[in-house]
Order: sequence, then C-alpha cells, then structure tokens
Amino acid sequence: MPDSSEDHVDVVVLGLGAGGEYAARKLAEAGLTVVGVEQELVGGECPFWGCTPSKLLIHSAQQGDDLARAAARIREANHDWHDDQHAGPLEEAGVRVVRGHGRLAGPGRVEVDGTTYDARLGVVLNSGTAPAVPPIDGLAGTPYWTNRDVMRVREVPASLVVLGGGPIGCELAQAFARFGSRVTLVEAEDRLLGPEEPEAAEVVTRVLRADGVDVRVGAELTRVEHDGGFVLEVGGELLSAEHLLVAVGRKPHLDDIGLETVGLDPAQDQVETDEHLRAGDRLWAVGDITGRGAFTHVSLYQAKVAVADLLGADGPVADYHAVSRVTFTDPEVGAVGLTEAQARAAGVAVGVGHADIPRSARGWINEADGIVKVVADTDRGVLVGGTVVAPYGGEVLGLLSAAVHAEIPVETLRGMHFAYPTFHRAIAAALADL
Ligand SMILES: Cc1cc2nc3c(=O)[nH]c(=O)nc-3n(C[C@H](O)[C@H](O)[C@H](O)COP(=O)(O)OP(=O)(O)OC[C@H]3O[C@@H](n4cnc5c(N)ncnc54)[C@H](O)[C@@H]3O)c2cc1C
Ligand SMILES: NC(=O)c1ccc[n+]([C@@H]2O[C@H](COP(=O)([O-])OP(=O)(O)OC[C@H]3O[C@@H](n4cnc5c(N)ncnc54)[C@H](O)[C@@H]3O)[C@@H](O)[C@H]2O)c1
Repeated sequence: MPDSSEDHVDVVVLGLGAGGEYAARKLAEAGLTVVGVEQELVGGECPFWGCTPSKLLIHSAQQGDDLARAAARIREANHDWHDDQHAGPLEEAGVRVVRGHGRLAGPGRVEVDGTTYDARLGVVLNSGTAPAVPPIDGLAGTPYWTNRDVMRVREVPASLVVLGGGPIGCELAQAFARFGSRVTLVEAEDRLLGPEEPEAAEVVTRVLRADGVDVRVGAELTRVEHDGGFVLEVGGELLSAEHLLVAVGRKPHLDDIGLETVGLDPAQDQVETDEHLRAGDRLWAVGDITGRGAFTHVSLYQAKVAVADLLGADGPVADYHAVSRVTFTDPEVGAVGLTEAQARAAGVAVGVGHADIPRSARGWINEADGIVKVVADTDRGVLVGGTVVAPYGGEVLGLLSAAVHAEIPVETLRGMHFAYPTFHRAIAAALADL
C-alpha cells in the first residue's frame, strides 16, 4: 500500500460546520462529486456545543425545570453527541464524508491522512472556531469549563464564576442563576455585550442583577487556583467558586490548515472574502472565520452565496448591511444593522429614536423591562440599525430586520398599523421619537 494517494473530485468542503454542511449537501445535490472533511462532529459547534444546547438550558431555566431535564433534552437533541443525523443526510445526498484533520496543500488541494484530494472547482473552507482561553496566571491545567463542558453538566454548581460578558457569558450566567447557582459574572470591559447598544447592556445588567447575578464590569481576573474548588483573584479580591466558565471569545481554526500553501498568512485571525465568498484561487470561505458575525445564520447565508458562485449560477452577492443577531437572555436582545456608534463612525447623518418597554401598554401589563432603539440615516430617510430588548425581542426584531434590509422609508414605517397591545408597538414610539 502506498503511503499517499491522490483523488480527483469537483469540490472539497474543509470543515463541516453550519455553512460547510449546507454547501456540501447542495453541491452534491447539484450533481457534483463532493468530499466533506470533518475532524470532530459533522454539524460543528452549533448543534452540539453552541446554539441548540445553550438555548435548551435557557429554556429549561426560564420554565423553572431542573437542570436534569435540560440535560436529558440536550442529549436527545444531539443524539448523545453523535452526528448521525448530520452525516447521514449528507451521505444520502452523495457527499463523501472523510473523517480527519484536513490541510490545504496548494490551490484546490486538500490533504487528509496521506490522501490528497484535488478539487477541480475548488475548496470551501468552513473550519470555524474553538473557545479562546486567556493566559491568566494559574488557569492552565485547572478543570475550568468552556462552552464544550458546560453543555454536559448534570448537577447545578453551588457557585459559578463566568468569565466574559459577551453573549455566551450573559446567556449562561442567567440560566445558571435561575437553576440556583450563586453566579458572579466578570467582564473586563466597562459594560456587558460590548458591541451592542449601551442601552441594551444597561437592561441586561439590571435583569441579571435582579436574578441574583453578581455582575462585575471593568474587572480583571488575575490569578486562578484550584484545590477542590476555585479561588479567583478579581480586582485584588479573592472569590471562591465551585466552577469557572471561561467565555471570553473564540479562536479561529486557521493556524493549522495550510493557509500558507495558498498564499495566505496562517497567523491571521480571519479570512478575507469578496462578495462571492471567494478567498483566493479556487478557494471560498464561509462562517465564523470570515469575521462577518459569528452566527449560524451568517454561515448559512454565506454558504448559499458560495454555492451559487461555485455552480456558476447568477446568484446573490453577499451583503452585510442588515445582519441580525439575538442574545437569548430574558428579556432577549435583538439587534440588526448598525449601532448608533457604528453609524456615527461610518459618517452617517444619524438620527436616534428611543422607547422604553415598561412605558408601552404591553410592557406595563407584562411588567417587562426593555427598550427599543432605532438608528436612522436622516439624509436617506431610512433605518440603518435597530435594537429591541424585550420578551421575545428576537421575534419582535423581525420588523426592524425587514425595515433595515429593504430600506423601507421611515415615513412608510410610521404609517403602518401596529397592533395594540403588542411589544412591537413600542417600535412605533421609537420611530415617533426620531
Ligand atoms: C455557546 C454558544 C452559543 C451560540 N449560540 C448561537 C445562537 O444562538 N445563534 C447563532 O446564530 N450562533 C450562535 N453561536 C455561534 C455559532 O455556533 C457559530 O456561528 C456556528 O457554529 C457557525 O460556525 P461555522 O460555520 O463557522 O463553523 P463551526 O460550527 O465552528 O464548525 C467548523 C467545523 O470545522 C471542523 N474543522 C476545523 N478545522 C478542521 C480541519 N482542519 N479538518 C477537518 N475539520 C475541521 C470543526 O471540527 C467543526 O466541526 C453560538 C456559539 C456558542 C459557542
Ligand atoms: N445568541 C447568539 O447568537 C450567540 C450566543 C453565544 C455566542 N454567540 C457567538 O459566539 C461568539 C463567542 O461568544 P463569547 O461570548 O465567548 O465572545 P465575545 O467575544 O462576544 O465576548 C467575550 C467577552 O469577554 C470579554 N473578555 C475578554 N477577555 C476577558 C478577560 N480576560 N476577562 C474578562 N472578560 C474578558 C470581552 O470583553 C467580551 O465582552 C460570539 O462572537 C457570538 O457571536 C452567539
């Protein structure tokens, strides 16, 4: 048996996260020979350690279920961390799923365990990210949790320190507080959910505190010790906790995939792509590694664009002016497009409108906290961004997403019928405030 072999195919998809899985299936269904390379579980982070299990934890915590029920539903949803429900449909569509670590080996070429796949049309890179772990004194070697570990937890820790006040930290701090843990949330910057509107961060800070979370912003974790439990030095103070969850961002899988063989820098933290998601000669990139928003729906959106390009179809080009995102705290933080600060930095003639959810009829009835904020381009008379913090804020966001995406004139939006008494009616108040 030779040590190495070569195989000729139409397309190799390197990494089968959300976008890679979609692209591989669609390209195979279009009649191409497709190899999909995956080193862990087909489907990637979202179904096994990301979106789905975290939302199951959050839902159970909100319902007042115990953690054991959430844990059982997580195992049921992801088949006990088996990827049969992802790999099976791919193989049925004709994708050859190759298990192992893939590396680019020149334009259109991918090497996996001694076999080189030469892809006539090219390679779709979807290698995604892993949890980032900061170089904090004493942290390495302790049994800290990342999002990978926390989805397997079956017993509520008496106390939990969450490091990082981004979406993962805020969502899980609230869920564990509601399960009964004593939670401390430690954020280095001066507010939670840094990239989102400060008004949204204020609400989230308030509701987390109301849930009993000790929210510490502008706080630095400088030293970690573990001896049965954790002892953590935060701003000179010693905190003890049964567990520590590290949620300080993501590290892209880019340094060990042969980027240098296609003329790209393996030390870069994202892959530049054009409007067709092309990243180089016979190379496309989709998902978190493109730096266009680390969200499943962005990965899927990009994969659709890349597939159209690979098939030579007169398909859509990638457009990011109305990227939506939701942080699934209670209340949810839904946002689309630019924040006020981003719009000002982009030189937009900014107009801003606010509404407070508690002052709306539905907010008062439901005793709900939250805000609506809309950001307009006053020269063009359209919204360029919007944020809704409200119960079902991610659903209410749909109206603002359509408005920003389709550039519906503000005057047209103001003329709509807004049903009474709904949360989305607060958008009318924010538009009136512009
Ligand atoms: C806790 C958590 C909650 C989240 N919640 C949400 C949410 O509610 N909504 C939302 O939109 N997003 C959410 N996200 C983000 C979402 O999970 C990602 O944006 C999504 O997974 C898309 O990632 P991706 O397509 O870039 O690839 P990934 O899911 O990262 O998958 C990449 C795949 O490539 C494989 N791979 C990497 N390198 C190689 C190699 N060299 N050879 C072979 N295989 C390789 C990996 O094993 C992996 O399976 C959450 C993330 C986390 C961690
Ligand atoms: N609902 C959703 O869509 C959802 C949910 C979870 C995660 N995600 C995605 O996953 C990605 C990762 O999420 P995340 O929350 O880990 O990352 P993040 O980068 O969004 O937030 C990390 C936070 O940790 C803080 N931080 C960094 N180093 C720190 C330190 N040493 N001490 C204290 N704080 C520190 C940062 O200031 C930041 O606020 C995000 O980009 C997000 O897009 C999405």
